[in-house]
Amino acid sequence: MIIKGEHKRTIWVDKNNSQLIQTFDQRLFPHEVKIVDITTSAEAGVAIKDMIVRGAPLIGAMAAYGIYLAAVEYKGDDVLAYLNERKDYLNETRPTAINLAWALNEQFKNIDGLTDQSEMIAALFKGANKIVEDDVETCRMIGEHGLQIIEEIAASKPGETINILTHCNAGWLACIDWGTATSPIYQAHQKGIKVHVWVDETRPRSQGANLTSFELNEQGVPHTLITDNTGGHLMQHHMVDMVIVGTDRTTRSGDVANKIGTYLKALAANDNHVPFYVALPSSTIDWEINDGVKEIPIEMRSEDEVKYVYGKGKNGMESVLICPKTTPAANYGFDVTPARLVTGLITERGICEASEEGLTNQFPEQKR
Ligand SMILES: CSC[C@@H](O)[C@@H](O)C(=O)COP(=O)(O)O
Repeated sequence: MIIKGEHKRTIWVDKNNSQLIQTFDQRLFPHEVKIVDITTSAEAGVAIKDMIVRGAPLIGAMAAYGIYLAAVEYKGDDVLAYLNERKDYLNETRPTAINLAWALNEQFKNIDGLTDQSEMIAALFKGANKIVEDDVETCRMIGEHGLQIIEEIAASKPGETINILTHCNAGWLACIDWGTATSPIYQAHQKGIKVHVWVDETRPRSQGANLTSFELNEQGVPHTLITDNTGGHLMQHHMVDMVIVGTDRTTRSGDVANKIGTYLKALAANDNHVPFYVALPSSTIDWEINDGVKEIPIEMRSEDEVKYVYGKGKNGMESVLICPKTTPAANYGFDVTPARLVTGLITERGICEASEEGLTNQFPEQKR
């Protein structure tokens, strides 16, 4: 996708140094485009934990490079023990997005049976690059399938603009390129279909305001930023044709964990008969669990993210306190939308019902 006229991805290997991984500091968008160097597994972990990178697929890619860098940095004689320790460390950086554990497991499959450290390094490097390349193609395919839904809506109201609401950032900044929820939107826009996006600001970290608005702006897609509580009102007034969001973990039964506030959007969509779609790569499906509300771990983050608003002031990036300093705050990072509220799941293989039957028909290799 585009930043300042140039095609970019969110993570890449330096052309002259295969041990230098680079990414953007997403905490600074849209005010500053700053590149961050990642050269150790610890730096990869900090990048995920501190949300320099965020979004389920990108977190997975960073973890994949993190375990590769762990193999590079190790100087002792039990590299596998060290990799297992770094795997646990990386796995604990953020609990909800399953792509993190998925990417690390993929990487361990790549070194299965290897004992030589240099062979492991080569296999992990290749494996991380593959995760990145596959994600680009997966997101492109999600866009192709999701485009059909937008085209159907466009056919039902010829010449009119299609209004799409999204929550958080499930755009290319959350992935490697294209995004999940935004990929159908970008493909529709490129095809000349008139789309307009309602962008939920997404308190407390403002991923909608900071990142989705930034992306759509760079891409030239018409959009309007709204507060998180506006969606229900817009839906009641027929100002939303569809909702598309991403997900951090989707259960075998089709329950969907996504950024806090997604569930309320799904309830409002259901009440107003607005289709509610979730776009995801298959790496986001947790085939081991069924009941999302009971079984998906929900990240709790710092109270300060709720109590302070972070943005660009006269003196650069600053935080402003918006409540009494002693007021306690609770900061749940994600919520779970039950499958019954999801109109359909858009994956790289097509559109399916949010149910075990729907998912296992699309991914027959996962049938029990
Ligand atoms: C394609 S990304 C899907 C999700 O990761 C996205 O919607 C989201 O909730 C991101 O949360 P974040 O806390 O910014 O990592």
